[in-house]
Amino acid sequence: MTQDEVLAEFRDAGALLHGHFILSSGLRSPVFLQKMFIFQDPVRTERLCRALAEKAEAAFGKIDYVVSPAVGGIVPGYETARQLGAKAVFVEREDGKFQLRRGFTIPEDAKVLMVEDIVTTGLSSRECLASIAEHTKNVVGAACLIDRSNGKADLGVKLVALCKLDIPAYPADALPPELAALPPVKPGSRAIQGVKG
Ligand SMILES: O=P(O)(O)OC[C@H]1O[C@H](OP(=O)(O)OP(=O)(O)O)[C@H](O)[C@@H]1O
Ligand SMILES: O=C(O)c1cc(=O)[nH]c(=O)[nH]1
Ligand SMILES: [Mg+2]
Repeated sequence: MTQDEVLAEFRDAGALLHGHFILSSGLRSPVFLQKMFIFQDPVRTERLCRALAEKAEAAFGKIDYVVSPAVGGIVPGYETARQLGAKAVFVEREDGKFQLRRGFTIPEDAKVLMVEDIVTTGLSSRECLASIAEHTKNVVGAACLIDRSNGKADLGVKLVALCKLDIPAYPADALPPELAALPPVKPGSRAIQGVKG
């Protein structure tokens, strides 16, 4: 799948939004990829995750377990795992920290891939990887549908992205005037101090 084909899936799903968005990292951006508009369509999700699974397997070899950060990572983690013939588990926040809950375990000898939906600063991915590291050292790498940092985010492991984009993101006190003129909205689930979600 080419970068243009991936972007066309987001465009066709109405998932490529323009406005003033408060991102999970607290940064502000004029563009937001509403991945849930992708994930509400199982056929579209399957197409994207099949391509991601192929790319991840080519980079990392056989994968036994996929671990994803809730909420956004759950659906692509599951579908990518299905394509890989792997198991899918997820970490979710408890007191703000990602934890493996619900009795999920990761076998010691399992080769683990971390699957994220979107990478912006890599913060959620790094937090997810830190949580996985409490259970296993056997992480082969990471994969995501879209890397908005265009390869700049450092996860500490190799990241395979189905599509790399260079989308601007600004600190709240350094907004360009056209962005500052729009009312900000915060679509994600991470709690940000001083911001109503
Ligand atoms: O690379 P980062 O700067 O961490 O940004 C990307 C993260 O932001 C979104 O999650 P969010 O915390 O908004 O919650 P969600 O998964 O529930 O949508 C997205 O799902 C990634 O996990
Ligand atoms: O950085 C984020 O929070 C983020 C960006 C984006 O485009 N989509 C998303 O779901 N989260
Ligand atoms: Mg997320």
